[in-house]
Amino acid sequence: MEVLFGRNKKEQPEPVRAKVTGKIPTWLQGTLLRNGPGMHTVGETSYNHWFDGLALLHSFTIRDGEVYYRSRYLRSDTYNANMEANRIVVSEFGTMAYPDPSKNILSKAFTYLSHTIPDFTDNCLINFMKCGEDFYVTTETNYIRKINPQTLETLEKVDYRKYVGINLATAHPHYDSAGNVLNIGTSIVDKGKTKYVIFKIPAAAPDRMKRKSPLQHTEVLCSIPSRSLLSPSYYHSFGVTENYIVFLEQPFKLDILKMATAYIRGVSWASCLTFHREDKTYIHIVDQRTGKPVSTRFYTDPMVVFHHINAYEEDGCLLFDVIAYEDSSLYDCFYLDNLKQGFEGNSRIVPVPTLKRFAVPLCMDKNAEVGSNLIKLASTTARALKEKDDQVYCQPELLCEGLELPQINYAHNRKRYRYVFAFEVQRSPIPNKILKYDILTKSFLRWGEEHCWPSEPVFVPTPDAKEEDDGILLSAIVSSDPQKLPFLLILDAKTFAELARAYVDVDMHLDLHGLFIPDTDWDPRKQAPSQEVQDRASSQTGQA
Ligand SMILES: CC1=C(/C=C/C(C)=C/C=C/C(C)=C/C=O)C(C)(C)CCC1
Ligand SMILES: [Fe+2]
Repeated sequence: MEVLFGRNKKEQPEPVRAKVTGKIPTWLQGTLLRNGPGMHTVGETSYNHWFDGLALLHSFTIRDGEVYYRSRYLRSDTYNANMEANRIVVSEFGTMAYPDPSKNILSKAFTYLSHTIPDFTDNCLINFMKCGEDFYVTTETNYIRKINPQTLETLEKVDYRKYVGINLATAHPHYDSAGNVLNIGTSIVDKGKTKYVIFKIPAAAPDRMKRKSPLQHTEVLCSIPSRSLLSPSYYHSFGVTENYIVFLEQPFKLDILKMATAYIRGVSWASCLTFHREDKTYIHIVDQRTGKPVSTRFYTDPMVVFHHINAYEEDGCLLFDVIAYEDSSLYDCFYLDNLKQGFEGNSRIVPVPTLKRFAVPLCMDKNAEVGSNLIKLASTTARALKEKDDQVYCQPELLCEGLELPQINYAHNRKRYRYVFAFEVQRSPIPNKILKYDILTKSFLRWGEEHCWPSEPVFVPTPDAKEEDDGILLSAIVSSDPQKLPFLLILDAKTFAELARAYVDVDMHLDLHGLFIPDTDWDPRKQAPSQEVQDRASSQTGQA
């Protein structure tokens, strides 16, 4: 547990050349960026939850069969304030922190008043976002941080609120074929009009010559009022099809009143999240062409979804695949005390993730009888049952169980697709495996090795890809055996044959999400690493 989750990781800002075994395909040239928590203790203070840890970015640059690794802590305002104070002074998901612990209750109450609309953290530890030519790291607050994807250095802090009225946003934006970013956020402070806001950031600012950021051209596509003004739903991702957006208003909710008093009560933001098992999950479908939500009220049973996998349209229906849980207990598993217990053999029951396919009709047959199934597709057993008052109850098809951190060939996002690449979730706390799930044949391919803890597998297509799985998978593997170095694993995505490993003698952390940037996407002036850097890296490997 200490090695994997607890101990602070050492950053490696200078590139290190990896020891490659096997053969890296020559077409594979680019950089895999990954993000996740790397530090859970500052001075004498420790975070409570794994999602609280300070963001540690790492990258694998693959060039001409060689791999160069680096890692750097995000120099967020949060990181800098913590380092300066030598203790945790900024609140995170599972840890409430106080800038001045010597304050008495009255002055705490006073500070609380100025925290009613709290200034959230900019510790962007979850994912990356490409926005025009720029790269950002993301979390779920109103802040993103621009980074240099080559050196992993921290650049400007960006407050979404300057461009769109939101206090929270997902760390999982989508991209359309033109590279425009689509995302969704929650507005909780607009005079009690709590709403979800779907917004678009253009790939390039129209007035690019003036060197303006595309963020300045952010447009609101649609706003959906929250069903409850004081408790909007929590969500971690959403789905997009060619013409629509899928947003689940799930019964896992943020209690705004609890949030407003959390600081004075000394409890974390996480404690303001509640799963309401008596509630339903509402399915919102927004037409991107008109910016209007589809008027039919679709709903399903209570569930908690963190990751949408894909969504697409087929014969007048919209299908979407998600990884669903029966409740919100997944987030409890990630308290560091619980992770520790898991490793001492007292494993709490790990909730089962289930891949569910939902189908909703895009045109309602007004004459359909109450009780009839509106889905006539041969490809799915998912049903949408018409009820009175224009409501439709959606019953999903259960595809499989036991996978998380799903990835697809993103060229098939919004389209009919067949393969899910993911991380296998087992009930016992032994290292998990990487999976390929074939939705058509319902079969699996697996990769796993003793003591090896894989990260989310990222798919990179071959340049001349014809089939959906023509490509490779990249996964950073951390070892719980101190004798074994961490490595980048390169698998053939079609067969799961191992093509290569790139071992690095560094203190690698377990992470969350990543992004592969092919060299063809770089501005040639920013190509990395330079010959000089490569020389420096090789002399370092020589010393190691
Ligand atoms: C700081 C903060 C939040 C942070 C949430 C985080 C950091 C969630 C991470 C989720 C992950 C990593 C899920 C993986 O499946 C909230 C609750 C939005 C509310 C306000 C303040
Ligand atoms: Fe995620």
